[in-house]
Amino acid sequence: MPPVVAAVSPARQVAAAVLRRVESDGAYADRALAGEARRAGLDARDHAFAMALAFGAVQRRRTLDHVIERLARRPVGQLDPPVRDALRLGLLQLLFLGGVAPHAAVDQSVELAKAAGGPGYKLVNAVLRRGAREGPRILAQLDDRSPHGAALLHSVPDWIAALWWDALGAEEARALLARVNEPAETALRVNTLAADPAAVAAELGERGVAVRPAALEGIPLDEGLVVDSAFDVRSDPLFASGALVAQSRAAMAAARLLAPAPGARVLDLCAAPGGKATHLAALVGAAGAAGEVVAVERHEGRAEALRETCERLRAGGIVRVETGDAAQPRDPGDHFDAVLVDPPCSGLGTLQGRPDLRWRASAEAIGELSRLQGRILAAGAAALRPGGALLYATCTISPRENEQVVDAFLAAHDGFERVSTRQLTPSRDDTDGFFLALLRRSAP
Ligand SMILES: C[S@@+](CC[C@H](N)C(=O)[O-])C[C@H]1O[C@@H](n2cnc3c(N)ncnc32)[C@H](O)[C@@H]1O
Repeated sequence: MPPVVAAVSPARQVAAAVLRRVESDGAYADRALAGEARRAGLDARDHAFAMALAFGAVQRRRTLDHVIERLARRPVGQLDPPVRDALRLGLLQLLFLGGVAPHAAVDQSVELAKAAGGPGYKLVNAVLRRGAREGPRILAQLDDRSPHGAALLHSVPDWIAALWWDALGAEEARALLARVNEPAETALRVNTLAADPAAVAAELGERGVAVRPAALEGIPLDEGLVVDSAFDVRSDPLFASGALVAQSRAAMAAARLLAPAPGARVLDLCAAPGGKATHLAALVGAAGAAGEVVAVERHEGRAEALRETCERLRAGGIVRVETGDAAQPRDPGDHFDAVLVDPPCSGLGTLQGRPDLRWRASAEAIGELSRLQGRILAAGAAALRPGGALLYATCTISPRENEQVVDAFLAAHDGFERVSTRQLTPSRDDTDGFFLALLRRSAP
């Protein structure tokens, strides 16, 4: 972690520490932010600013580095990491974050570079002063009419822009690319096993947190809330008491589309960290009904964390966690009323909230993921009783992992029909980019 500098605001110090951990140690940005913000004791407002800085600098890295290289006239790879990070943070504030005075963006970045020692702060000072004047013109020269230009302007690898161009067409792909650098909506699910949505909304409102009921066209989200003010859910007492879960509206839509009845038996394949398993538990256990969710997770550590989450959310008596491979066939005599298949995926629908993911994901991984997804879908379908519903969900916008997996499954399996298919996107729906395909087993 960089040294603490009295002259630099706490939010900027946290952002610099997060950036260092992500860029130099390979940390996940969301986890690094949670740790650094807790250590610094940031309030909700500073937390939101630190997040905008750290996530923005990671997300917009490609565009920021393009501007840095034009102004510094040298490759970013030749800069010392603290100088590089101070430049990225400074230019982000100057060019992309509204509400930051240019002199503050420059001075605070210079102080961060000074604290790292050496003469690098002089370069930071010179580049940022020029950046304030010339940066907007450099950005205006970028042209997003081709996938490559859009990838540079919106700071994603070329392959992601090309994938979305093919999948969605140029206009929608551009809108989506512009959107993935905006902060994600904050949405909450009230855990109805422990609390009443109206009472939680009223309590938050009394504390000055601006919340409104969540909605998604055609899908009821009665337990959902959208937060319109700075709010750090993980440090809220309602989170600790199990009344609240941080969950996007898209993720809430999965359990709501599957819509198991109170008392139903549900199989959840690929279940950790358990957002959907605990939502399903709230639906099958509504009003004290004796429902059950069998939640299968391959990784022991994640399965253990899922068990703890279920306890915190008072779903321990409803969810039975199994550690195992969801792609393996299950006991042929054990049939479920509903099945959720939420397999590992490229995650490209969650780039807003997982800033480093675009730099970790790879086009090469998609073929292997789609094969695994197909196998897990087939295993889930085999466990469904006739008349039962199956929801195939991913948090990606990637036809080979979505439509093509479902099409191939239906082509190879008689006795299943497609009820609905929906691709949510951040640009169209203001929530994560989930793919949700609802199938029904029409015959044994
Ligand atoms: C998309 S996440 C699931 C999210 C979860 N359903 C939720 O709502 O919180 C995929 C999960 O599948 C697990 N996983 C990966 N391969 C698996 C397999 N073959 N069998 C079971 N779980 C697997 C991963 O460890 C990860 O926890």
